[in-house]
Amino acid sequence: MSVAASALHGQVSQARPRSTTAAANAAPARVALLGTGTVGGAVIARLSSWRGTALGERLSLVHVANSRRAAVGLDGLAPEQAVAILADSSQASALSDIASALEGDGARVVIDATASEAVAEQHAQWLAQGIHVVTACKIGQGTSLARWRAIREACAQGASGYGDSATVGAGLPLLRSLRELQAGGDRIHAIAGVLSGSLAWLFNHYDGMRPFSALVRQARDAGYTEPDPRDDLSGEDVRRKLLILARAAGVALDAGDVEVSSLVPPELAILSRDGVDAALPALDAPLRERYAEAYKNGEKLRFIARLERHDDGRVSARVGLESLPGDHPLAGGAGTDNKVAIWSDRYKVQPLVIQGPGAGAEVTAAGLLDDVLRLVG
Ligand SMILES: NC(=O)C1=CN([C@@H]2O[C@H](COP(=O)(O)OP(=O)(O)OC[C@H]3O[C@@H](n4cnc5c(N)ncnc54)[C@H](O)[C@@H]3O)[C@@H](O)[C@H]2O)C=CC1
Ligand SMILES: N[C@@H](CC=O)C(=O)O
Repeated sequence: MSVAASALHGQVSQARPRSTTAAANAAPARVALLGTGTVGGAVIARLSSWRGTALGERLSLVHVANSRRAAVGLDGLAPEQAVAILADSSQASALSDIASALEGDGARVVIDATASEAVAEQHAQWLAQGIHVVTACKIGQGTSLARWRAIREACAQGASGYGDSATVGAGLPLLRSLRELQAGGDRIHAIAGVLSGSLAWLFNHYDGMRPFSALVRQARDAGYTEPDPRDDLSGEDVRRKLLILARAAGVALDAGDVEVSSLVPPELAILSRDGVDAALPALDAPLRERYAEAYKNGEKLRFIARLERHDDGRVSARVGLESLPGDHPLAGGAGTDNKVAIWSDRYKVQPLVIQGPGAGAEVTAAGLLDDVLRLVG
């Protein structure tokens, strides 16, 4: 395991105050929004609700794109018209166009509301150019350690900030709490909890009677799952979140250091995305069995992530389905609640516990825009 107890503490978002010229101070921040699906759509709705308010004055939406098209308005697109303008646009979506669309007075921000590897690959380049990146996508910080390091180095190089609150807990104050504890001198000892909003919702609703696959479809239609729900069911989304938390806690784990127990049977894992919906019933029998066993013992199924720093310096990290006593602190919660316990120097015996909705378009969009406002000052 490549665990370095190196100086990984501290917030990634180390933005320099926006430009020092009077003109730039008066100018609204220029924002490019990538992704207009569940989360991106809610960002647009929130920006629309701010029109004519002091918050709305601080941001100018100059670029909106999905995977196919882009719309640019150098003087700012009216958020409430952005979706229609994008639908009519003949401009192809190209990541190489974004830096020039952001040129002008004011801070520059890219909001990543995609699940795209290609977009995540660009984060470091934008940051190195002084463009802040605010992301709901975990691929930037939650996959390889090399990419995570590149993002941190690019923040330092460009004096730019990386807003990552929405990547874990959909904006719950999880990363912020970890960073503040360390800024106050604490070392993080362990983290355990429910980090998936969709899996929380599934196991809060599953009663062993309705097919699990029907609930998965419902969670997907409600906007809680990843675009491909196998990313949730396989534990991959939770692995990414645990890696982001671990790295923020000063533990330089690589993806392979996390032991992951997937819920996805091999016959579902091998399918192309188009075939997934029809094959979801492959989940039903194994989960009915797990549920029946837990029920017999008076226990509840919960998908748990655990990170532990042992006294001898070893670190263990794992994610998977656990059967917990009904009154276990991590078995509580409702809806999409994430529930995360953090042990540190000051919370040695009783952990700090943070709980709240961990998926959903509105909370995630709010978390993204909170980060944007924090970064642009
Ligand atoms: N749904 C939720 O509750 C939460 C989602 N997230 C994250 O938010 C991200 C987006 O999730 P959803 O909105 O649910 O997905 P979605 O599938 O509804 O939307 C994704 C959007 O990204 C666009 N896109 C893909 N490649 C692009 C590219 N190269 N350039 C521009 N746009 C591109 C798609 O066209 C689409 O508009 C994911 O990374 C997810 O992990 C994070 C927290 C909560
Ligand atoms: N699919 C994710 C969405 C938020 O990150 C989840 O279920 O938690």
